[in-house]
Amino acid sequence: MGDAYVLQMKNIGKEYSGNPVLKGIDLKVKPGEIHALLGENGAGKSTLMNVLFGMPVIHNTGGYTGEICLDGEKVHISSPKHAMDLGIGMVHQEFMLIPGFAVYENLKLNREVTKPNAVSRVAGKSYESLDNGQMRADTKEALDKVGMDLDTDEMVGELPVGHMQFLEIAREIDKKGVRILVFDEPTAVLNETEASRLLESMKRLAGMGIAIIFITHRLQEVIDVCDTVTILRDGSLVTNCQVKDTDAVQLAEMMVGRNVSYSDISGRVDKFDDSDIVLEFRNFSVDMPGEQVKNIDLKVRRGEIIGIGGLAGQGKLGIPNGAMGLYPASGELLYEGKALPLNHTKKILEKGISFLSEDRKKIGLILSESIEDNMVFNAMQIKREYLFDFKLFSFRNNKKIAEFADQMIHEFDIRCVGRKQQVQNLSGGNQQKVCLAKALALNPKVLFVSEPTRGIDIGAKKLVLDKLKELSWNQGITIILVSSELMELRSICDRIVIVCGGKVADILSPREDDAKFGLAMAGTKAEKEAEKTS
Ligand SMILES: Nc1ncnc2c1ncn2[C@@H]1O[C@H](COP(=O)(O)OP(=O)(O)OP(=O)(O)O)[C@@H](O)[C@H]1O
Repeated sequence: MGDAYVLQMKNIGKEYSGNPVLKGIDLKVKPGEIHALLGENGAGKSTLMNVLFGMPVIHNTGGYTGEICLDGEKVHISSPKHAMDLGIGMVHQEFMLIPGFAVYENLKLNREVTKPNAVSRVAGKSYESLDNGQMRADTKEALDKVGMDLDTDEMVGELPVGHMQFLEIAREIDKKGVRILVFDEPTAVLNETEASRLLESMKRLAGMGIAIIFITHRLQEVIDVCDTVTILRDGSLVTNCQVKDTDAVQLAEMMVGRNVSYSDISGRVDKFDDSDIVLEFRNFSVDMPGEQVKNIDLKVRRGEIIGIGGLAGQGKLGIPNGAMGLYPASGELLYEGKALPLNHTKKILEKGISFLSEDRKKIGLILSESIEDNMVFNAMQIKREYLFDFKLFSFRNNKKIAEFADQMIHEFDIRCVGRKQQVQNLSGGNQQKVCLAKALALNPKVLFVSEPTRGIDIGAKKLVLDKLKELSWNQGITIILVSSELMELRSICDRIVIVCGGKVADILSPREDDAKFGLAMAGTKAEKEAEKTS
């Protein structure tokens, strides 16, 4: 790495309606460097990257102050297209892929390669045919660069979530001349194996001279792969430093300005048994693309926190999505011993079973509505709560709505200007907290929670996990927690189900050693036991 910076952002300031969200931020990156951008939810990371990417949300709200230089030359980036032309790429936190298109079609979307034909020779270039062969070849080359072996003709909707991230990266790499690549929490949706593969791929890209800005909440990743780091707190710069001069604990403390630690393993020993079953899956299958569930039998004990873990694409996400009727399910699901109607979300919600989805944008929130409306909307529709409900008409109980929203904002430390703020103007992590409040507004007896801490910082993560624990331990709510992070499952669950190949591979205590979890995730438990007994 030489001394010259490919990117210098100097003294960047940004206000939204008079509210300063970036205050004099500096950030510098050299070619081939991996630079971490850290900060709690709402610290200003995405806003800083929106400035760099020339996003309309910046220009439509009064622009920014300060200066951006690329290879020493001052630039004013006016649009994402301009940013791309300057060689700046962005790998998004939420996937921007079209499920019904093949891998190569997604990779080349809006940048299709064409070839002349008889009509175009007369009528002009816009009548040329698609050069599918070339597009497939380019796709293969870009996938090779990120170290991913995928069938270029496979439909994107069929891919496991983990693979989609690589496709997003390959799409950026395929745009020739990329100098700077921003990764916005790429590992948040990946399991550990996939995440380490992605980090390898990032290193490979840095080795090709691309400067990488890496937004993550996983501090160990910063220690493992980053050269330098910028930390933001409440829109201000805390530090720019070399990663080798610090460690994960120091980074965490600089981010949140206080001591933080994960909860310990804390499942309740021998508190629950099969004598009181609240929910039972019998021969239950779910047809969720990339997350198939195949004929599982599982009993959920009243009041417990049961974890569901396993590698991406093995079916753990299929379980809550099938139970809630969001993907076609078959078999039986019993609640309090009685069969629930399958594939009927409203009826399931009415029974007091609620769901925090892993897909907060699609299923979780109405982005153009306020925080308070998002929180109580389902409860009003399904349970007729937060309403003055008379026989012939009903109207909103604004006082009750405000009380609930304010209480949730306080309990979850949702960083916002107030309960009337539109959800689309909240940072990702704060949106996640609104989703959880929405699930709680239904006053559930059973709560499915899927990837609840995806995309939220370590301070907020502890808060969310502690809240789930409190709901179960103090209020007796049964919780089914699906997560890709084993540590997270171990920190609050009483039992952990490991799913592999759509089936229950094992049910383990959170105190079991790592090796047992590893074997179950790899689906080798049965084979190992057979070996032992032979
Ligand atoms: N369009 C907008 N209008 C008003 N305020 C906004 C808008 N976008 C972001 N904000 C506010 O700016 C602040 C910084 O948000 P930003 O999304 O940059 O945080 P972040 O560090 O990326 O958080 P996260 O880790 O949760 O993604 C937050 O307080 C947020 O509410």
